[in-house]
Amino acid sequence: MSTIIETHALTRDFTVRDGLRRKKIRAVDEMTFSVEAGSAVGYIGANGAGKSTTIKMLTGILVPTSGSVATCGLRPVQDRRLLARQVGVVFGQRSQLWWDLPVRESFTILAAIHRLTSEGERRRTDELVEQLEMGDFLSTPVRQLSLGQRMRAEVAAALLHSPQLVILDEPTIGLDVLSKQRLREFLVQERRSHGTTLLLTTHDMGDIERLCERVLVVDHGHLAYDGTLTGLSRRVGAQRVLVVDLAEPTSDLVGLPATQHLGSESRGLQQRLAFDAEHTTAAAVLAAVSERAEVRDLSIEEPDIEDVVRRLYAASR
Ligand SMILES: Nc1ncnc2c1ncn2[C@@H]1O[C@H](COP(=O)(O)OP(=O)(O)OP(=O)(O)O)[C@@H](O)[C@H]1O
Repeated sequence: MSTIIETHALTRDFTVRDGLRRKKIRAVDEMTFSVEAGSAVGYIGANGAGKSTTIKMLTGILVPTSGSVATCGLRPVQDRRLLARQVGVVFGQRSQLWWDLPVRESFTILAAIHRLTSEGERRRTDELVEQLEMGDFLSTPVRQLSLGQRMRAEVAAALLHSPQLVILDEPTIGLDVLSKQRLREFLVQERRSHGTTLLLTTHDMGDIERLCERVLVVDHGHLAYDGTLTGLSRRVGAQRVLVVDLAEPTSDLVGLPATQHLGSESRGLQQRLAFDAEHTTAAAVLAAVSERAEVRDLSIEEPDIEDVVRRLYAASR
């Protein structure tokens, strides 16, 4: 497999005012990592950890203070134009569409910028419109779209030229459950059919679970973890929670193997049980619950990213 992103001791400092004096902040600190072409990597960390600064250096928006970065085999700052043909970037908080124009016209302008042939433009637009279900709002000006519709249009705009690398900064922020699900399914499909590499920052564990086989955690500009999501949860001892709705009021389900009773509601009709994925499974906990009470319904809460990252930071200090 070839490498699509490669950084070596990548560093970026900012100078900020501190009262009357100026002081230096090291936003990214000697970061070394590589990403294989075709893989899907989640880039996570607390607010201010250095994620956006890294992404800006990968895409040539910011010049590194020191160290090196190669994206798609190119130098992002010097080769920014060439790189723009290979990379698609989606910033959840910022738009690259023309606000007053219908969605379709934004696509036409972008296709011209990327010099797609009219046949190429038609084929790709049709594919994206179908997969992202955009048919209903192609003629609507961007400013009139709902957030979910706009994000789908943003993703289509960033992927119109079929980039080999797609970098997404908080792509599902603020979206409802259905829109998130749709967007994730599209990205999985895009990767499967075109071998696209995905790098995304997110605060949503669902994005990582659904999309990424590898997670990089950044802490104060340093790489604090590089591995699978399961490995990360295991490392910090993050627990999953089984929530059961029972047929009858039941006393607290304490003492089940490898399980901790977190609480009960409605006279014990609903109970929450935390369990450690390394020592037991949801199925085993459910079987143990079923021996004591009749289960009507259940759901599983995954640990959230903020919690996992906090635990990882705490463990490394
Ligand atoms: N243009 C800038 N000038 C000065 N300081 C900056 C600038 N951009 C980022 N920083 C600082 O660099 C550090 C890393 O910021 P960065 O935006 O990369 O973090 P982040 O992990 O993306 O955070 P978030 O999740 O909040 O977006 C922070 O301390 C931030 O205040």
